[in-house]
Amino acid sequence: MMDGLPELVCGCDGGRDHVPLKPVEKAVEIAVGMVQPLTAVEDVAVHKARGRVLARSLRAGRPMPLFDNSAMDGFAVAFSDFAGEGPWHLPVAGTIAAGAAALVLTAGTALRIFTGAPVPAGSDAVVMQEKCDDRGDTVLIHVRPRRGDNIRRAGEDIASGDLLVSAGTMLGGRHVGLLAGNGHGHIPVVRRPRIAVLSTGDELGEEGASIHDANRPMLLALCEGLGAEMTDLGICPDDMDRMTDIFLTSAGRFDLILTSGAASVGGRDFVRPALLAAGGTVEAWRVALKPGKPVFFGRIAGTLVTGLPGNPLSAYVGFQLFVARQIGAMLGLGGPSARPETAVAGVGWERRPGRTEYLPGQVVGRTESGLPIVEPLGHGSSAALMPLSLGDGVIVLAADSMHVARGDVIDWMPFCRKDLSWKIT
Ligand SMILES: Nc1nc2c(c(=O)[nH]1)N[C@H]1C(S)=C(S)[C@@H](COP(=O)(O)OP(=O)(O)OC[C@H]3O[C@@H](n4cnc5c(N)ncnc54)[C@H](O)[C@@H]3O)O[C@H]1N2
Ligand code: MOO
Repeated sequence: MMDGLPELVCGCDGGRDHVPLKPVEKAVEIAVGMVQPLTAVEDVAVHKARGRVLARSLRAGRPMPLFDNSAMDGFAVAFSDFAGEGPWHLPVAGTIAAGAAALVLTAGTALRIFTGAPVPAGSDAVVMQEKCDDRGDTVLIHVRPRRGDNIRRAGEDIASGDLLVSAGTMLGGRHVGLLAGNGHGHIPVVRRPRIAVLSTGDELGEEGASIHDANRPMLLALCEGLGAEMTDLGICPDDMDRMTDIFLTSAGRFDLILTSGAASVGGRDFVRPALLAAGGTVEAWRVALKPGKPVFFGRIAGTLVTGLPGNPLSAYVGFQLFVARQIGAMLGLGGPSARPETAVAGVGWERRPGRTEYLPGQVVGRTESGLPIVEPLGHGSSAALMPLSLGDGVIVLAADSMHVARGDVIDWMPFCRKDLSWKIT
């Protein structure tokens, strides 16, 4: 409770005697606006670059293909040898394999050629093997080729100097292939965000404690999934001095410190007070979000501090809405946030308006037009991760909505489930 503050009325369930809850969009704006994009660059081997953000635009050092080459296994021929009526019978003067030096085609002959091999000077078409009778020393060709058949011309995909990948691209395997294929062995990427994670609470522990620590492993895993370099600061007991010391010794060492728990209004909710005592600032606290209301955004000596609530589902939603976007902003990834997809409610229910709600849900069927029909899972506890774990995604409800009717079109953020194809690019 913040003594001395006048009663503020904000139309949400922030309660009496309290700072009003910020709308989710405003809170995202504040959280992301506090981020300074990382400027340090490091070189990595191209095969290690998936998930990293390219720091400088990279151009083609050479054309692709580098030389005229065959698109098929077959015979390199000269169009001028196909006068009159076919079939045409030509002696085979040799073989060119991929990686071999380019040969010269003598008029009136053919050269056996394999896919990717350099097209010999004097040849202007490759006839694919299936259209020939290969007789060893000679070849019988039934159909007159057209000039240029089955020849991949030098530079037809990429000219020397063409832009390959722009700065600021989060690299996928497809970019890695393109860059490696063009001879980029090492590439400049934005350094990884350095993030420290800690949990708070006397009740937490690994073995023998009354509550297993769910949030710290979950947040470490989520941040690592976005390419951050993680430091595990362990569990801080409910002790304001210990928490203040942690802020004092960690300030400036990380881009972001992520705490969970002790963010709300109880007597033991000491994380914000400790941050202030250590010389930090709190830019915003409490959001019209369910779950995740007590989240706060602060800073100390150039290190951002995002305080997530202790309830595990609240911590998860806070990570997705705020922390993932802060990490994106550190990496220089601009652009709009992920838009929810559309689904249809399979059941109806009443709700209390005031906070934007993120509710684990499952797909129970499809409408005739193919939209997923979804139903909420669990009983709305922000302490329970089971519905999230079982769910197919998260239902998103606007702060002012009072009920959902069966058949209503609703916002839906689907998770990636079993089918991984096309999900990792
Ligand atoms: N009087 C009020 N009480 C509460 C309010 C409020 O506005 N007024 N807000 C509620 C909301 S909403 C939330 S969310 C919780 C969050 O509070 P805290 O961030 O202070 O979290 P704690 O009290 O430390 O913990 C809450 C709950 O979560 C468990 N927990 C904490 N850390 C972990 C962890 N790492 N792994 C697993 N579980 C964890 C903890 O044991 C508690 O059960 O406050 C409401 N109260
Ligand atoms: O907002 Mo709390 O995060 O409802 O549980």
